[in-house]
Amino acid sequence: MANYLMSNCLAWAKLLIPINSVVGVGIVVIFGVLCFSHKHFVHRMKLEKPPGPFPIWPILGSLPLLSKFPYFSLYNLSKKYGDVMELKLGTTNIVVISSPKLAKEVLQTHDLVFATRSENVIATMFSYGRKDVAWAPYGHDWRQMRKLCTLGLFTPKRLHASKKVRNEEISCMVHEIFEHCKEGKLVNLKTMLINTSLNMMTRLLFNKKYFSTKQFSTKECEEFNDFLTEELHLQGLFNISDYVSFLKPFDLQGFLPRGKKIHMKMDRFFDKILHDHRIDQKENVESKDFVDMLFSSSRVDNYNYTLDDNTIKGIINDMLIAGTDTTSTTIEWALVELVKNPNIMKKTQDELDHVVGHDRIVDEDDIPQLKYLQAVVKETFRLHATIPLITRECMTNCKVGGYDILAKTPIIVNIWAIHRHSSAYDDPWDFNPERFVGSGVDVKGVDFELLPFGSGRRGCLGMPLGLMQVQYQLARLLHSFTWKLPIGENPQNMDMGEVFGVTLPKVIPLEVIPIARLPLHMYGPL
Ligand code: HEM
Repeated sequence: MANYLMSNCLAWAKLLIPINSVVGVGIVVIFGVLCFSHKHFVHRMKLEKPPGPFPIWPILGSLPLLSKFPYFSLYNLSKKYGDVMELKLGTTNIVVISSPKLAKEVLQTHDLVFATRSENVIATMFSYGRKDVAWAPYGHDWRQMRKLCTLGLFTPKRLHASKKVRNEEISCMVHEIFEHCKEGKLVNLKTMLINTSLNMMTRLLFNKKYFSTKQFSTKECEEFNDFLTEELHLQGLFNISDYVSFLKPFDLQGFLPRGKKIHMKMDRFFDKILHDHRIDQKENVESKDFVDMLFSSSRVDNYNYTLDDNTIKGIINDMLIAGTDTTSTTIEWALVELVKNPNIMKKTQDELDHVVGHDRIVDEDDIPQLKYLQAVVKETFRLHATIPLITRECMTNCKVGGYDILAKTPIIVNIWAIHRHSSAYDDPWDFNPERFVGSGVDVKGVDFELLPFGSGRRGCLGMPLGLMQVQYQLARLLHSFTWKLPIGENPQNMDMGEVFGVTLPKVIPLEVIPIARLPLHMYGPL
């Protein structure tokens, strides 16, 4: 039909051009557009699109169906429409995946097709126009950056070299907690865990420590903490401009001025780090930090790819954002569950006592023997998915679950829903580490019922470090202390509310009383 119309169109053009070329060309263009739209319409009609709610609201589509906990709203919608569904959010059609089987199709079978991410106004600003790793479009530059980051931070050799830093920072935290413990004081674990993660990362990235576990040591630290917190908050907010494209220039929620203010501060902070590294170029390879390594790569052009300052700043920002809140949030949730389930805490500590004993502190090399601790960490990742929604974009037309997904469609893999899917878990709302004891299911992206780090070529870049940090910090905290709520507080009544952002932290930070378990000389000071 479309071909027939097109040939007619050409015939008409031949007739019209001699009469009046301007009018003729106009008619041909209109006819051409009609033919194209017709062809496009017929093509779309033939497609088998995933089911989903009818978008009843003008402009907003199905946006009003999402609550302030979008992972939960999408989970409920998937019960009605299925494990692959399409929603019109604003003017954008998005596809949502909610089962292990379909996650495997997207992240493994079609790994390459879904290896890019959609643009997002705030992330684009903080990533210097998607010049970083996490938001870069799939392609050569993104591959080179991933390679550089892996070589600089995450190879087994690099991880081994940075073990001392992790050890020192955790020992500082344990010592600080012990000070509270001697006075019988409550500990706000969230602040301590975040500051410990930040110190570890800043030492690895640019060899500088900013925080004590108690307070900010300088005005610079305070500012650093403020802009990181605000960036995390802004990146997690729901921005209507990302879904209704024609509203973008109006920035209805006023996020842009807020973002710009923070981004300027952050940029000044990063400029200073780059400046300090430029004037202090280290000769000795051993003493080089990650920023030194990025500088060397920017000069040598080792990878047929050159790094400019904005790319280096974007990468540092990624590592700070992706590598700190993720680990501290997960450890906090693990402790919340263990305080609620003292028998599970005791079983984890019994294993630690058996493998490590009380005459030495835990070492990272002990982790492979601590099978029950690993099960506790897996169950925490399952029930409290650190990043509940993974966002990608389809690069070419493809089929998922038998349905057609068009190129450029944003896709959300609802990890939170997958971790509760009936095909994989009985009693999914219970915290039960036993389900992973001897199960062989791992978090590394090959078992699609447990995907805390995502999967495939776009999966979490920092997984080796993130996983080690969560397991090791938890092991140290449980080996060193037993954790209890203040007298009179019932663990079963603990508030379990979450805040949706980039990660899913507890609304009310955990405050607990530590009780020492080891001989006193094992608590430092360093
Ligand atoms: C508990 C710890 C962590 C969790 C649960 C976590 C989880 C995730 C998830 C779910 C993704 C998206 C994956 C996908 O699209 O399939 C991701 C991406 C990423 N993560 Fe992590 N992460 C953690 C720690 C870290 C650490 C320590 C770093 C670095 C220091 C890091 C750096 C990144 C980066 C750079 C990306 C983007 C990768 C890309 O787009 O190519 N993460 N992470």
